Amino acid sequence: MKLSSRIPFRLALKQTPEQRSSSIDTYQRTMLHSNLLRLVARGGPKRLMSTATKLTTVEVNDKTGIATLTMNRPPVNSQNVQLLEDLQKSITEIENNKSRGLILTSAMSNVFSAGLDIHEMYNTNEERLRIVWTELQNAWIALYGSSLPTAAAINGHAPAGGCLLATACEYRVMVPNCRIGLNETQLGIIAPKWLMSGFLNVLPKRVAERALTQGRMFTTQEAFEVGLVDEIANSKEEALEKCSAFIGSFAKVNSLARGLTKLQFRAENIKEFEKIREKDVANFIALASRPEIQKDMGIYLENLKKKGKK
Ligand SMILES: CC/C=C\C/C=C\CCCC/C=C/C(=O)SCCNC(=O)CCNC(=O)[C@H](O)C(C)(C)COP(=O)(O)OP(=O)(O)OC[C@H]1O[C@@H](n2cnc3c(N)ncnc32)[C@H](O)[C@@H]1OP(=O)(O)O
Repeated sequence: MKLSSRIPFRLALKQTPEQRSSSIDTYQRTMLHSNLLRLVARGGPKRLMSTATKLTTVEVNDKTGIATLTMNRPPVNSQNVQLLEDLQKSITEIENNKSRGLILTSAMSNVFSAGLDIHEMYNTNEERLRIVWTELQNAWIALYGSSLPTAAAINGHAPAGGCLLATACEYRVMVPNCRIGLNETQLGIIAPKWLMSGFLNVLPKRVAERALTQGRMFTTQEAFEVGLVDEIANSKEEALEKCSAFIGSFAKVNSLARGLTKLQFRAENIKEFEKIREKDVANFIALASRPEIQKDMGIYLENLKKKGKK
C-alpha cells in the first residue's frame, strides 16, 4: 500500500470527533499492518536493478541491497508535479523490491533540490495549485512514512522543499559549502506544521523555533553543529558511502522491529497531518492565490533569473 493512499478522510469529516479519532487509529493500524507485511516480504533474496521514471532513477546496489533514488530535473531539481509524482513512484518501487534501504540524492552537481518549482505556483489556477500541493504532501508522506531505513546524500543546496525531503529521511550527510533550511518566512510565507515536522524531529525545539522564525539557511558546517545534518562528506561519493554505512548499521537489527519502531516515533505527526491535509490544501490555495503573494513570487522569480545571468 502506498502510504499516501488516504484514510477515508472525507468520510471522517462527517463523523463525530470520537468516531474520527477512531477512523484515524484504524488508518494507523492499517498502515502499520501493511508496512509489516512489506517488511516480512523483504526477507527474500536481493535483486540487481536500475530503473527510471521521467525525472528520477533508482539503482539498487547488488552487494548491499541499498537503493539510491536520484532526482534528475536540471538545472536545480525544482519540484514540479512530475518530479513529485516520480519521487512517489520510485519510493513505492523501492519499498516493493526488497531493498534494504533508500538513499535520496541529486544528479545536479551543486543542488540537492531548490524546493517547489515557483513557476508551478505563479500565474496559475486553483486546480493546478491543488495538484501541486497535494503531490507535495503525497511525496512527503511517502518518504516520511516509509518503514525502510532512509538517508539523504545532500550533494548541494537544499532550501525549503529540498530541506523538507532531506529531513523526511532518518539520516543526512551533506557536502561542504552548501546551504540547507526552511526559508519560508524570508519569502513572507508560513510553512504548515507538517512541513516543519521533520525539521522539528531533528533539532532542539529552541533552535528549530529560532531558525524557522528567521527563515535561516544553515551552511553545511552550521547544519552539522546544530544537528540538522549528521555528517559532512567531501564529495557526493563519500556522502553516498556514509549513507550506506548508516543503513548498514541496521544489518543485524530485525527489520520488522526496526520499521515498526520508526513508525511509532512518526505516528503522531502522521496522524496530525492526516487530520489536516485537506484543510491544508485549501489554506495553500488561498495563500498562494493572494495578489500580494503572487506579486512577491513574480519579483522573486525575476531576482532568481537576474542572479543567474550575473
Ligand atoms: C516564493 C514562494 C511564495 C509563495 C508560495 C505560497 C505558499 C506556501 C509555500 C510554502 C512552502 C514553499 C516551499 C518551497 O519550496 S518555495 C521554493 C523555495 N526555494 C528557494 O527559495 C530556492 C531558490 N533558488 C535558489 O536559491 C538557487 O537557485 C539555488 C537552489 C541555491 C541554486 O543556485 P544556482 O546553482 O546559482 O542556480 P540559479 O539560482 O542560477 O538557478 C538556476 C535556474 O533555476 C531557477 N530556479 C531556481 N530555484 C527555483 C525554484 N525554486 N523554482 C523555479 N525556478 C527556480 C532560476 O530562476 C534559474 O533559472 P534561469 O531561467 O535563470 O536559468
